Amino acid sequence: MTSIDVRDLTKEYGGRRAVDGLTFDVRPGRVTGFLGPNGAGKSTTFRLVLGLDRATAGTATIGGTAYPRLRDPLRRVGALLDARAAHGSRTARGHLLALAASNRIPARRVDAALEETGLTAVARRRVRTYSLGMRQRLGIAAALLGDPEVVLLDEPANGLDPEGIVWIRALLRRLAAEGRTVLVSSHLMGETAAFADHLLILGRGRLLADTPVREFIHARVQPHVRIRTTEPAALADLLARHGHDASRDEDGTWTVRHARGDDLGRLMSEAGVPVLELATREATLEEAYLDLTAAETEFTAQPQEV
Ligand SMILES: Nc1ncnc2c1ncn2[C@@H]1O[C@H](COP(=O)(O)OP(=O)(O)OP(=O)(O)O)[C@@H](O)[C@H]1O
Repeated sequence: MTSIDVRDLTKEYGGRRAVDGLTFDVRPGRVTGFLGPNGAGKSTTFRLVLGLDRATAGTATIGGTAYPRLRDPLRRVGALLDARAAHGSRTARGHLLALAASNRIPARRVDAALEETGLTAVARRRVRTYSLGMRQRLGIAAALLGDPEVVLLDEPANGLDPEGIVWIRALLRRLAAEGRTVLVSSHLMGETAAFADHLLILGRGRLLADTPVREFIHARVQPHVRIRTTEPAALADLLARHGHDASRDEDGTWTVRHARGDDLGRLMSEAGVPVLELATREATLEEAYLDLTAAETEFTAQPQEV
């Protein structure tokens, strides 16, 4: 199976580092989410991996080979960088047929890719009549055309409607389950948490995190338990006696950190404190990401001048 291996990758534009000494592997069989604020270097990294730009230093290889040296690259690596890439006067089918012909991909793959992306019914319409979401689907169809082992998608959910978002989530999960290597950039935290197993997080060109999603969330934000009761004084006393880290919100709800809902429920029941509500709230990727961005100077430092 094919992984993407990035070693000490650096790209400077006019003395300014867009990508700064990146080292990471993107492994097969899972979806890796690629996160970072605007200008962090995600698109530049994609372009370097795809040989569309030359690195100032370092290497990026796919299955051990630099992209420009791959034989039949579209059959090894599928990429969506810019959904506007298709020519407006072509039909979706024409666009994919031309791509297939110039990359020794059998024409039957065109119908499979159209079907996969839900474009079969509009495949003979000119691309200029397409909405952003339809263009995005066409870009994904082009990426999947060669049935590649490695898939790189830059903001694939861009412009998709809610049904499209559900579709792309399932598609990414399936591509990974088939053993492919899937790298996906996104600004949507909720979405990334729904499809990614692993995360790479960039800040100002540097790698800030290379971690499984669940570990990242749990290491940064504690789940907590929310409680409402008719006997706040008895609850406060009970929590204090058992050494719980608890605080009372303005609306009278208690938040207990570093605790399990099961344990608190049992404790309240044994002490006879009435429960109106007791809910465990898992931390979200967005909370963990904001915790990281608050802690890292890469997010808060002023941009360097050229
Ligand atoms: N061709 C270029 N010439 C000069 N500077 C560039 C070029 N391409 C990118 N940059 C700069 O490199 C930095 C990284 O940009 P990049 O587009 O890779 O970030 P990104 O993480 O993809 O951002 P976004 O989330 O906004 O897409 C930015 O400061 C950008 O201005």
